[in-house]
Amino acid sequence: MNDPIHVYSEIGRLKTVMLHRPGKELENLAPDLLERMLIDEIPYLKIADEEHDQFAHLLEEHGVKVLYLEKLLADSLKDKNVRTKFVKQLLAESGIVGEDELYQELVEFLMSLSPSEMVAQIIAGVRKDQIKLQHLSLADLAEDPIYPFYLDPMPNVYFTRDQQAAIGNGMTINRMTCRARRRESLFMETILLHHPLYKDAKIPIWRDRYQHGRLEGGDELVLSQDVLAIGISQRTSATAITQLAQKLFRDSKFKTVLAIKIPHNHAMMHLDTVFTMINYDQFTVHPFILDQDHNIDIYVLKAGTNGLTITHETNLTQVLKKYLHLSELDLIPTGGADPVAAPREQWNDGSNTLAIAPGEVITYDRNYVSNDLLRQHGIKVHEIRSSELSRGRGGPRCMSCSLVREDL
Ligand SMILES: NC(=O)NCCC[C@H](N)C(=O)O
Repeated sequence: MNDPIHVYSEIGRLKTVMLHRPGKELENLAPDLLERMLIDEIPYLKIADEEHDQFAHLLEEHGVKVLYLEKLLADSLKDKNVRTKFVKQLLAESGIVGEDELYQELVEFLMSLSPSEMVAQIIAGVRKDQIKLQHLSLADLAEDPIYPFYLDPMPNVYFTRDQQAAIGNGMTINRMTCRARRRESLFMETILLHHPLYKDAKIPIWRDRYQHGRLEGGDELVLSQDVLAIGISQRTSATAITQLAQKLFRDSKFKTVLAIKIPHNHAMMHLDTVFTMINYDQFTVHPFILDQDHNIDIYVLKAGTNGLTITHETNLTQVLKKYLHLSELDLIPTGGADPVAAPREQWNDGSNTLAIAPGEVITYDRNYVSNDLLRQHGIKVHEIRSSELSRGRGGPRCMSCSLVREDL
């Protein structure tokens, strides 16, 4: 198990995780930007960082090696040629193309910084008043003169679950759905190509960020060494799931993909906002994703002789029992299925647990109804403070990218 990427379950003891400690990008938010930036409120950075540090320390206390995305990226950008190429691609993906004065000044400004300052600056965004131009462009003069940024902030980077995902010994580097997040996956692509820990490790890329079809890590759940669950959601398309399944069935030992269709809305943007695995036979589930008869659309993908076979199923309990070979199953409803507590706690990521070992999870303290229920079901629950982090609409699983887990 010396692979730098090794994830064959959602619940095997977590050994290595990648986080991002929120930075100035959270202070570069203004009310007018929030909807486009996919953030519902402006977190108070000082407290968000205290909460995030508590999360990281808790992980470390439980033997998890915590790597920071920003450090891995800065260490990947030590070579000046790599840095130049990265900056140019980032500018192109930010819509700044051509060789005009703005482009030149931004390249010069970013290249004048150390790699770690540059990474922090790019995530924070570059404000117009940081760049002095001799001549304002037509866009600056006429289009949106009061818009404050040349490079938009990236306030969602702390949800490191989504830009990429580890599956087995490989990764998906995701083509993300919304413009506000699309540049984020360039970071992991750069890390895998240039970081000393990863560049020679021949890590399979199951799907890269240039393929057609949208995929985000919050929808990618590794249920066992040969079964994945993937949300068909606001953020992940059926096309991407099909391509990923084909690739995995061809080149890995994964044999089954359970494509679970969830509602398309901001509160439930990914499968892990409504469903997480917490033990061999225990899961959290937001009761509102099931219909009156407790059904949900599940498409079971398997390799067939002439391509994929697709079977439609609707009973979540039966499907999980069948494909995970379980005799019993415990679906624990978020907020105890109470008509008010369930949606309130799901909104604050009460369904979004991070398993650090079978039956042992990290959750937000504010979801006390769900946390009490988890304990009643025998789960060991570690709570972290959550006043500010939760304002970004993601919980402990969303805020962590599992890179290595012990096998079950
Ligand atoms: N896996 C997750 O559910 N991640 C949460 C992402 C929240 C972020 N504000 C977003 O809308 O993308």
